[in-house]
Amino acid sequence: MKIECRDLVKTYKTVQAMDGLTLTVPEGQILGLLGKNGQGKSTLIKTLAGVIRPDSGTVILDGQIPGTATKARVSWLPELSGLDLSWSVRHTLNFWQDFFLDFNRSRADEMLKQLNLVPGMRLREMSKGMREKLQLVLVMARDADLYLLDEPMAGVDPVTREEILDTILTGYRPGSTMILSTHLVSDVERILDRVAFIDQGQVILEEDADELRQRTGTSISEAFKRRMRA
Ligand SMILES: Nc1ncnc2c1ncn2[C@@H]1O[C@H](COP(=O)(O)OP(=O)(O)OP(=O)(O)O)[C@@H](O)[C@H]1O
Repeated sequence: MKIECRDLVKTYKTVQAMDGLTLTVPEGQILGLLGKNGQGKSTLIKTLAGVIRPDSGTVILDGQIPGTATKARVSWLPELSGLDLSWSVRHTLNFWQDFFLDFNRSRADEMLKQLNLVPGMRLREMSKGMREKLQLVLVMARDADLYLLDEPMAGVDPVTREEILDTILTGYRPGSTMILSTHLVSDVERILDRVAFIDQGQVILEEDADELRQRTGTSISEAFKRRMRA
């Protein structure tokens, strides 16, 4: 799915979460949406998911504005708080399978194994890292055209982060588009095709990941730090 955002503005009372944000993401790319805390990453992701509307500006997803038709092709999960903690992993997957026609159960089961998640375990017995993993399975196991992962590794240890990244890579459907928002730049940079730096509600840099590394002669993480300090 191709993403075209132009001049997006979103204001919450006095806070301007998006302030003329413009971004184009070609189909079939993994884009890292990189920014410090509070710079508008989640606001952009919710806009693409079609759950909030910008005050002004346009979003076009494969020629359509976000709505019922695009929602069916976009896989997104904000947080697990909407799920019943008394449910087991298996029951949660069953629910997701009933709800989303494109849910690929065999891929979900493979991802569970890869992440060492036990189907009989209840959500309330799970650690934060385990819940992050389950969330990832729910998002990635759909046969969607756009995957939106908002801070998929927040609050998990470095080993679990690596497991999550490997699962993203093996679960990624070639041809689909993915946006992965994070401030943990060094952890994710190996899987990114493109990067967008977001700061104060604007995209201040958008580039192919390898080109950025070549142009700056450094890692994306280092280029990000330099740019944010400047
Ligand atoms: N529902 C809301 N009501 C009021 N202000 C909000 C709301 N949602 C976000 N904001 C504000 O908008 C700004 C951007 O928030 P957003 O969640 O998009 O940032 P973010 O880059 O995703 O941050 P983080 O990495 O901390 O999740 C912040 O200043 C935040 O406080």
